[in-house]
Amino acid sequence: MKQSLIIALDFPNLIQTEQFLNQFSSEKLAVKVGMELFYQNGPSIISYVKEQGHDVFLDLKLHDIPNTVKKAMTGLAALGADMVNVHAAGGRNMMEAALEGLDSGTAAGKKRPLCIGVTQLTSTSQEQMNLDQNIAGSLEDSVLHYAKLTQQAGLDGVVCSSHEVKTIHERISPEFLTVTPGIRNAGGQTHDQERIATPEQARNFGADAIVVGRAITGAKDPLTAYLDMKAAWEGISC
Ligand SMILES: O=c1ccn([C@@H]2O[C@H](COP(=O)(O)O)[C@@H](O)[C@H]2O)c(=O)[nH]1
Repeated sequence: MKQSLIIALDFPNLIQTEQFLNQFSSEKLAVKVGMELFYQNGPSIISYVKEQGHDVFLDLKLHDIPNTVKKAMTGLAALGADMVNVHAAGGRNMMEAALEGLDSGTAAGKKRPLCIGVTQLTSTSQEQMNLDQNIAGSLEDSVLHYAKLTQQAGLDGVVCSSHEVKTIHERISPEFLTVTPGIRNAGGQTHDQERIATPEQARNFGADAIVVGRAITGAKDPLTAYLDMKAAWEGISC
């Protein structure tokens, strides 16, 4: 899923998902299925999206005791998603267990899904982290801490905001995947996001993939919104 613009399919059901995807005709997409769609539709949404030829990031952000996460990942591995994730705050043992679960659930001869750790949600501000989570220090330090923990556990990368990408690539590895939500067009509505960036900024910071939801799904013309954002992300001037 490197260099992808991943569309967040934040819809309540299959009908709305189909209506949305039908507008993209033969375009091969990278999409994200999150809690809203997965919990209301069930696991069959993953095979549906894969049958349409799209790459899928299953964004369920697992966070539980290691044994529970391991068993859950064994089940998720069988669904055929290309990438899954956990909260890095669950700790190193939990993340190692996630990988064990994925390995045991991946069918022989198939590649295990990429597994990445959520550092600090892009909806979290410096102040919220200090007060609500009672974590002192800078948000960037916390993101870097979680990114290092994620790498030590053997995961493939992290979810972070575009603003932390450069530090993560410099301090951990340029190969360590950085997947960045919180993407908005310049002057676009921020909604509940705190650490936002435009697709151009994300590219300049070196993000490996961007996740875009409402700026595309809520647009009057989602296909045009997608193509414009993709061109900006890829550095193509229209
Ligand atoms: O830190 C995170 C982790 C995940 N997300 C998810 O990405 C999309 C963003 O949607 P927008 O409409 O573009 O804000 C959404 O599905 C989140 O669950 C995130 O935003 N931040």
